[in-house]
Amino acid sequence: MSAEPLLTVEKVTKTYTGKEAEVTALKDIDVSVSKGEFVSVVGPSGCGKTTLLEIMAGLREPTSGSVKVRGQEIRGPHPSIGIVFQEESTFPWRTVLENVEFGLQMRGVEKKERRERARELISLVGLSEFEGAYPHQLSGGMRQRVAIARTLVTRPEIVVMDEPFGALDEQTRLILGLELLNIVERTEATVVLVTHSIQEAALLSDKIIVLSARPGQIKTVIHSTLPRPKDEVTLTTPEFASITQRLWSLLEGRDLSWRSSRKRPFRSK
Ligand SMILES: Nc1ncnc2c1ncn2[C@@H]1O[C@H](COP(=O)(O)OP(=O)(O)OP(=O)(O)O)[C@@H](O)[C@H]1O
Repeated sequence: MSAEPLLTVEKVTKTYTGKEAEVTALKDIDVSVSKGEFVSVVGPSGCGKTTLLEIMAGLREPTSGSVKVRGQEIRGPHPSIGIVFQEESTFPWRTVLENVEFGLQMRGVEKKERRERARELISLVGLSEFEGAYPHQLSGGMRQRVAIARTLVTRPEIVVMDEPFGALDEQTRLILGLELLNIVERTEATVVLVTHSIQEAALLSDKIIVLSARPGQIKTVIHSTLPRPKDEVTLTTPEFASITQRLWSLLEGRDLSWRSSRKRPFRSK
C-alpha cells in the first residue's frame, strides 16, 4: 500500500435545498484514501453516508469543498471510479455473462476481448458455471457477485460501494465481504464501502470512518490492526472483538440496520 493519497475529500459540506427547508447532510468532511486501502463509512441512519459516497464518486456536487483523484479535482463521474449500488442492480433481461460484459460494451471494447475479460471476472467471483443464467435463477448473494464483477471488469482503481450486501443475512454478507476482499486484493482495487453492519466494517476495513448524526461530521477514524489476509478465523480474534466493541460504543448501540425488513420486538418503557 502506498502512502500517496489516491482519493481525497477536502472540507466537503453538502446542503440540500428543498421547497420548505434546507438540510445540511454533511459538514466539513476530510477523508484521505490511499491506494489499495479498504475504507468503510459507518454512522447512524440519515447521517449522510450515501451523500458522501455519491460525492466521492462524482455523482453529486458538494455545496463546498472538493474531491480529488491523485490531486486532480473531479467534477463528475470519473473513469477511475467504479460504483456498486445498493442491493439489486443486475439487469434481469441479461445473462450473467451479458451483465458483466455491459460496462465494457458501453466503453466500446470489442466482443472477443469483452468476453475474455468478463469470463475472467466471472471466474474470480466463482460463477463460471452460471454465465448463461439469468439473475432470477440466482440467489441474492450470487446476484451481488454479478454486480461486483460487472463493476470490477472495467478495472476501476477505486470502487465505491453503497451497502452492496444489505439485502443478505449477516453470515452471507460476511462471507461475501471476505470474498470481495480477496478479489480486490488480486485486482489491486481500492474500496470505499458504506455499510450499516458493524461486523462487516470491523472485519474488512483497513480504516473505518465513523460519522456523527446529521449533519454528518467525522466523529473518529479507526485504523484497523487486523492483518490481511482475512478469513472466518479473523472473526474470532481479540482484535476483531475490540474494533467491534469500539464501534458499538461510538455508535451508542444505535440500530444501523433499520433498512432490514426483519421485524424487531417493541420494547415498552
Ligand atoms: N436528494 C435529496 N434532497 C433532500 N434531502 C436529501 C436528499 N438526499 C438525502 N437527503 C437528506 O440528507 C440526509 C442524509 O441522507 P443520506 O441518504 O446521505 O444518509 P445515509 O446516512 O446514507 O442514510 P441511511 O443510513 O438511512 O441510508 C438525510 O436527512 C436525507 O433526508
